[in-house]
Amino acid sequence: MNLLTVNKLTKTYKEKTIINQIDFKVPDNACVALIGPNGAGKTTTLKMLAGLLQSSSGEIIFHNRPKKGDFRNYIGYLPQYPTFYSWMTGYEFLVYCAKLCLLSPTAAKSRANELLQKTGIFDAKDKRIASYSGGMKQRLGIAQAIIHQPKLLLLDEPVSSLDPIGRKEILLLMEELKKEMTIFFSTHILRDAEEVSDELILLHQGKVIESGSISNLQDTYQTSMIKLEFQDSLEMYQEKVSQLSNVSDTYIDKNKLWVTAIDIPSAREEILFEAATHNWELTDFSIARASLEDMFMKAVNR
Ligand SMILES: Nc1ncnc2c1ncn2[C@@H]1O[C@H](COP(=O)(O)OP(=O)(O)OP(=O)(O)O)[C@@H](O)[C@H]1O
Repeated sequence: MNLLTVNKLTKTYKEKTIINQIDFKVPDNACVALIGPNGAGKTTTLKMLAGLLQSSSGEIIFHNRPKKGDFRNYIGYLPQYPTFYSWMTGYEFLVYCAKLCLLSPTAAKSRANELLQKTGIFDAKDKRIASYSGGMKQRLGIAQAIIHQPKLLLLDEPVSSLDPIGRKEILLLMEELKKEMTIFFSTHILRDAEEVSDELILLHQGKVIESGSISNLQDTYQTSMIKLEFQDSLEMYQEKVSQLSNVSDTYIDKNKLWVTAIDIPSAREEILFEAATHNWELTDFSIARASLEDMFMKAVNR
């Protein structure tokens, strides 16, 4: 079942269309990444999903129910640039957020402690937020976003501003959280999307240009490449390989011979047969997968 279905969602400011009739689905219990370069419209999309921004047209449907009325219980949201009362401690802030979500004082305190543990900042619970690192603030932001146990967690560029260690920690936290809720997050860093998400939605200039699981997208955009390494005489082998019937093109880069082919299995068979028959000094053979960057560029240029 789909937790979220978006149909022809559009946002226009005056004459300018920022989001142009986008359609996508977010399955229950999935982690979906909305990928796009700066200005693609990711924040605008997330704000419409969160109910913070009115769409110009189109519909957002939760569990087959059009998003009319109050859906705040359903959704947790971490903005791209979260702000906190930095004079509060992390614990005070979460108790305050829990009370805003109408938890009783006792329940609010216990939920705050639970989430400080879960997000790994319990040891700093009594320190002022002003003293927190970027990664700790992001954890606190995630804690406030899930304080009311939402079904859908919306995260706007949750790791983009963090250093590699902070980034890794938040991605690991997202791995944990996705066992309990659906996560929909935006990023312009393809590697982050690849690491944690099950599905991708590629957004470019306000339009969805591609969507699906990473493996399906890789199959669609697979650049057929075989990478060969030889003891030496790379140019000589290049000449031999380029004459094989299943090989479309070859080039040398970083002491490796790269081979493109329309039909990779046939090219592999042919190369390995030749190598075995003529005792080629082949030291490495591998098939290279298309990177997400390649995929995105191809989808943009289609
Ligand atoms: N209130 C507004 N009025 C007019 N244009 C706007 C408004 N808000 C956003 N835009 C424009 O909409 C486009 C998409 O902005 P948005 O912030 O959604 O992109 P984004 O993909 O989140 O980019 P970034 O990664 O830089 O945050 C941009 O060109 C932006 O200038």
